[in-house]
Amino acid sequence: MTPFRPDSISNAMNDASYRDAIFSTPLDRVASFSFDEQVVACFPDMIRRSVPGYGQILGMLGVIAARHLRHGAHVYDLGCSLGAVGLALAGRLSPEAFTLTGVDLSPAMVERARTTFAQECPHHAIEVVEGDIRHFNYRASGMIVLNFTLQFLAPSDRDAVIEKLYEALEPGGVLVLSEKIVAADEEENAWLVERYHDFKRANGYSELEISQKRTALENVLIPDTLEAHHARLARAGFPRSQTWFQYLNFASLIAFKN
Ligand SMILES: C[S@@+](CC[C@H](N)C(=O)[O-])C[C@H]1O[C@@H](n2cnc3c(N)ncnc32)[C@H](O)[C@@H]1O
Ligand SMILES: O=C(O)C(=O)C[C@]1(C(=O)O)C=C[C@@H](O)C=C1
Repeated sequence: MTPFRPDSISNAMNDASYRDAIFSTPLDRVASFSFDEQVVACFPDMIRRSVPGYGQILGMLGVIAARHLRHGAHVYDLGCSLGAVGLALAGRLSPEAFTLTGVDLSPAMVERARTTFAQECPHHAIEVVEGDIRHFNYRASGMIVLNFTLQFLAPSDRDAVIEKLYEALEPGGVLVLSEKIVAADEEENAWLVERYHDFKRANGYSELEISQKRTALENVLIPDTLEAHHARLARAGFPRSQTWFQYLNFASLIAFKN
């Protein structure tokens, strides 16, 4: 089995990735952020430098799957982008241990994810489907992962999606939800956002890049509080959920179905 090296999981993709310089020059009008060809080309670099703990979360997803997934069960990776979650699971679990469907709305992401899986883990039963997770027909599954995806849905669509996922999970199944979050307390939130911007500076982003990206994400990425996430999971039927990871204003939750 591969040694546990959380930060190296998406190396296969990073090798083929350009450095993110999308917001490095002044733009007359900052368009809303979208997962287009330009973002796809630099996505592994962008997400690693923009999401605190991204590599750690991916590494732990394999460990969580090894512990919670019934042998041979199905897994969904919703908003799979370039397939990092599938790669993380394939790095820890044998091809017999699970099947996986990645779903993403962006054709450019789907195309590259398919190529990556074919090259990196040809023996694992992993498919990538272009589709909208709000209207997808889910089959029974043992684990569902939303790694920084729910935050991009309109808040009014979020309850219905989580309810559908609760229904799709088998008894004993788990849902893992990673999200950018907002703190209800204004001062606490301000500190988290300021340190998050420091984190981006430390990762080589300029003031211009930070501010233009912030504008591009306005009304596109709408974060909830941790309390709102746990309340939504409870409303959908999950008897128990807990926050298992937090690094600044980024967190990951796990919800258990009895
Ligand atoms: C931040 S990225 C996810 C990163 C990825 N899960 C990972 O761990 O590397 C969000 C993804 O969600 C996808 N997405 C957004 N809305 C969607 C929807 N309604 N249905 C399917 N995919 C969606 C975007 O195309 C994008 O690829
Ligand atoms: O750059 C930011 O401010 C982010 O919120 C990071 C974030 C995310 O959380 O999904 C935003 C867009 C890209 O998908 C990559 C990372």
